[in-house]
Amino acid sequence: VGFPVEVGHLDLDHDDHEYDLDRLMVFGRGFFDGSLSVDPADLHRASVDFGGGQATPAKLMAVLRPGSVNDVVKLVKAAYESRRGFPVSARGHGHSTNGQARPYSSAPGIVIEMSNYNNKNVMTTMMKPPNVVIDGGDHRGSYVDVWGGELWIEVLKASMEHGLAPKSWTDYLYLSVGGTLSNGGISGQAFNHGPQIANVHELDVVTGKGELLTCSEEQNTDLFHGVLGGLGQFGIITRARIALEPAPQRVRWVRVLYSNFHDFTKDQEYLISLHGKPNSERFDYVEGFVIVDEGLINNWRSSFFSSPRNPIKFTSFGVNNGGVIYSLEITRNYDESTSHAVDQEVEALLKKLNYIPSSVFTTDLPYMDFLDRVHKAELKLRSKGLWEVPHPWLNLFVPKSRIADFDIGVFKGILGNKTSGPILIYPMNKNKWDHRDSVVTPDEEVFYLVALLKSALDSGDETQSLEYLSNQNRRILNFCDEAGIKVKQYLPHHSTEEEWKGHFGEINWERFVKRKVEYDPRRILATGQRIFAPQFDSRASSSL
Ligand SMILES: Cc1cc2nc3c(=O)[nH]c(=O)nc-3n(C[C@H](O)[C@H](O)[C@H](O)COP(=O)(O)OP(=O)(O)OC[C@H]3O[C@@H](n4cnc5c(N)ncnc54)[C@H](O)[C@@H]3O)c2cc1C
Repeated sequence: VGFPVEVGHLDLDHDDHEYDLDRLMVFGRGFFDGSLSVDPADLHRASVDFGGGQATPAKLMAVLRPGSVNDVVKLVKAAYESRRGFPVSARGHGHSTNGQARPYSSAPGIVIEMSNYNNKNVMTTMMKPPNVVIDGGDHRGSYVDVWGGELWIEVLKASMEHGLAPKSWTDYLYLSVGGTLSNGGISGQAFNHGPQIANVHELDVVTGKGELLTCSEEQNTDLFHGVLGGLGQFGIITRARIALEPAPQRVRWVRVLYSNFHDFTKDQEYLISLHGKPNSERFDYVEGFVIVDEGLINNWRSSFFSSPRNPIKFTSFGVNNGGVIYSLEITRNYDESTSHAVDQEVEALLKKLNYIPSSVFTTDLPYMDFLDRVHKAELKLRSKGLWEVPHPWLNLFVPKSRIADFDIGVFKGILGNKTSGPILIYPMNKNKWDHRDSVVTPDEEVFYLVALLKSALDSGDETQSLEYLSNQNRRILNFCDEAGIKVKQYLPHHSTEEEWKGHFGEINWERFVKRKVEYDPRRILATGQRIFAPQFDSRASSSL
């Protein structure tokens, strides 16, 4: 075949894919430490995601399972330097819901499968386990160095062996570090510790030019902040250094209910205003759920009420059928040395809240079990065939000043007493988000995450169908638009340049484009986000 020895000379001719593939395969076999697969089963797996809504298969040439950081460098460099170019998408655990981790281009692309979770036997040297460093010697304390495709559950397990744990979480741990850091990574700890992207000391990143750069607050600072929340646009994260704290042993988990939205949000806002106080004077985690549908009071996103034999009824809290209730979920972490004081401290904080008095539910469990709570629900749903269904999710950041309008218009309006999955709602403090990062949040000091975590079912009930639920999402976005509620999508999904510009706002968009030109000038990375068409694409946009 006469394949080139220099990676940069690998050139693909998209008019003759077979030839391209041959060259890649030969090239790959001799060149990559890992493996390059064209097995249809691998291509299929790499082109679908948790959203499950993609109608057409992705145009894929191959899937690379890297055996080393160098493999990532070599492939991106090949794509960058080849005459025609081809798109490359890092795929973490494929838990996006709109095809973000697969290439979107007129030219066939390659997916780099960063997580080895499903392929432990295939992976080789790159998969160094998370390396925990206890008290790194500078002001940053303990940290863990992890491969970008590592799942958070593995990061937790490795850290816990040393009595340590990351500070900021997502509710679900079977997500990759690179995947959540490309978005933000939020859960009930974000009000206090900020999102996961605020708890990273350093990254190794392979840019769209195939350069491997270390970046942090001290070096390559613009790249560091660009990649955090950067939707995979500026580079592939191959290593992240994540801050650790001493791991608590146990969690006191409390849930209280509200029928009044104002009381509910007032209490949530009060609780997040306690950020930075000593542990004894605040909760460690603050989240909430909206329950518009009685059946969902035992929702899968929170394994809290696990007894189906003892269902909890709306009516027992004075809420009539058709009403909406709100559930505040809070936790206190503790260990042996602080256990004696937990009851009293939790009681003192609860006294300041205005929930329905008879609605206090308390449970107590090990820290690991609390953090891994959604996985239990996943296993249950899987056993009923309800996990691998389409998920038309909508995640919004809603400014605090308009959350009551959102309640009236959406929870009590558009949803019409019927939902098809849990609805999360919790506030966060903007000052815990670094404005230099790429992620965008509303222009208010406090904003809410509202997550409508829908599952579409083929049950014959039209209101559960993918089409109906996707349409409902559009109605919600239109409602916000018409009501002037300036929401930002979290895990954003937009299809046109105009929409993306609107998402970022003028100044942030300019910065985002500038970073793209600098770090991925041929626009080969993460094309599935549909922000920039690759340079070689017939749809190529003119924004760069
Ligand atoms: C059940 C479930 C629960 C969730 N809970 C939460 C939650 O509580 N909080 C929260 O914040 N989010 C949550 N999410 C959303 C989740 O954080 C994002 O979808 C995240 O992107 C998923 O990670 P992943 O590894 O599957 O990423 P993928 O879907 O594989 O990739 C996402 C994007 O990141 C890019 N990417 C992947 N790896 C890298 C890398 N190493 N370097 C650069 N770019 C990369 C991809 O190209 C793609 O554009 C949840 C999702 C699911 C399905």
